[in-house]
Amino acid sequence: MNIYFCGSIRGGRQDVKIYQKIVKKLQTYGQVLSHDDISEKGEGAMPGGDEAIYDRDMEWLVQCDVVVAEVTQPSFGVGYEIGQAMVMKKRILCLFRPSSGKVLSAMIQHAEGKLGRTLFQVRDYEEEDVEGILENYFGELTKN
Ligand SMILES: O=c1[nH]c(=O)n([C@H]2C[C@H](O)[C@@H](COP(=O)(O)O)O2)cc1CO
Repeated sequence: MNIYFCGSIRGGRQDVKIYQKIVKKLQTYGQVLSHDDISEKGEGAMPGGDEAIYDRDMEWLVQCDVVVAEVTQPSFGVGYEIGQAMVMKKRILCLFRPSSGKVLSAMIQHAEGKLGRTLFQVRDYEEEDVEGILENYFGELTKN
């Protein structure tokens, strides 16, 4: 299974430790298509710059079976990737931490009701529960 992971980069890297925890767990379910651990500026040193990043990520989205997005820290890039993945009819799991004090965008929160839970789910979580949430999600997925 190919899993595309989305997490904020230029939107702010304060949750990077949680992203690493999620990616580590996702690697037990398949190949995780994601950028390497990078700074808030993004992959500045990547040959081809931002265009190459865009092309690679869109290709990874096409190739993936599931998209997992950590959406607590708002990010234009993550929102864009989720929108593109919706158009591609990918299965999408969004993970949000209410304890951050943030309020999730209505455009993400309510996509579930529009697309149905098979294709789109938003799960509220606390950091210590994230592995269990992924176990449930991928357990259900492999049953279908
Ligand atoms: O350097 C990068 N590499 C990269 O893969 N991305 C993609 C993957 C992330 O899920 C998303 C983050 O977007 P943003 O940088 O707007 O927070 O965009 C984004 C950047 C920088 O915008």
